[in-house]
Amino acid sequence: MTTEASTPTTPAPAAAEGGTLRAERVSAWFGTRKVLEDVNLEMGAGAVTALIGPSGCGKSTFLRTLNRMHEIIPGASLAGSVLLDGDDIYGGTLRVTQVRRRVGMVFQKPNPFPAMSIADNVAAGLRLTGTRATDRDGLIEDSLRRAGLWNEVRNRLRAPAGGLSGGQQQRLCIARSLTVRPEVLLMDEPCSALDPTSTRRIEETIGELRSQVTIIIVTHNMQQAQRVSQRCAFFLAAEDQPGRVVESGPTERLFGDPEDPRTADYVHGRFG
Ligand SMILES: Nc1ncnc2c1ncn2[C@@H]1O[C@H](COP(=O)(O)OP(=O)(O)OP(=O)(O)O)[C@@H](O)[C@H]1O
Repeated sequence: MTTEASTPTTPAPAAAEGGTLRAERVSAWFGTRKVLEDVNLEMGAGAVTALIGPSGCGKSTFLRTLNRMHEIIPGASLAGSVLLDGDDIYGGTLRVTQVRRRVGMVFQKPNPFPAMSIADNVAAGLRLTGTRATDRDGLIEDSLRRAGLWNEVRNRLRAPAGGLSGGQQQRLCIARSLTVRPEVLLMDEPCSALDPTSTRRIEETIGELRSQVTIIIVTHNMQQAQRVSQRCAFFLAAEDQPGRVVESGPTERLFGDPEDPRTADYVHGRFG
């Protein structure tokens, strides 16, 4: 007869809570101009994926295809599919509002409602996506804690958000996007308007959020890509050509032992 071993073992790490996005043959156009060609990329749960590459190669456009923001731009079109945990976000089974609730976005410039209170800014995340909350105050606190801002604002939740520093405003925007519990968070150069200290604080927040939400970040800062991401995709557009992914994989490999000489040149600052 066998008995179950009773020796305590190290608990397995909790499974990452985020969703997995997979882009399959994504191409994008503005009018007749093709700006992105045949992008295949898997962005897995529990990881931060950094999108890097020179200006104009299509990183932000690609990011916007991941939560159906690209189609908002007049004349913009798209081919290919984007699967969120296996469901095509363009396939008709998910409504646009569902996609944008499950795949949140934080922009380059912090964009809180400045005259609105800090608490109401966080709660605005619910209104923007039509989500109801039974414990509004609890949710506000939880979102601010997850964004690493609670301790700095707990005593002034009714004060206008416009009084916060730039870095705090950006963490407030992260809190706002977290209220609806997205599975994926898209970040388009979230630190480019911030000083180095605020930048570090956002990077810490990204590290803390990684196990809860899949993060995809566009950054021009190679040190930042190495600090915050586990996976990386290098985009490049040859002259008058659409942007493509030259190479993707673990960040350590892309920076330490890239397969393509163009990746090596870019990550070592030889162009771009
Ligand atoms: N709204 C738009 N209308 C027309 N063309 C656009 C629009 N937005 C971007 N483009 C063009 O699409 C191409 C890709 O732009 P995109 O902003 O995605 O690149 P990027 O790699 O994110 O650049 P950057 O690093 O400078 O932000 C560029 O040639 C750009 O000029």
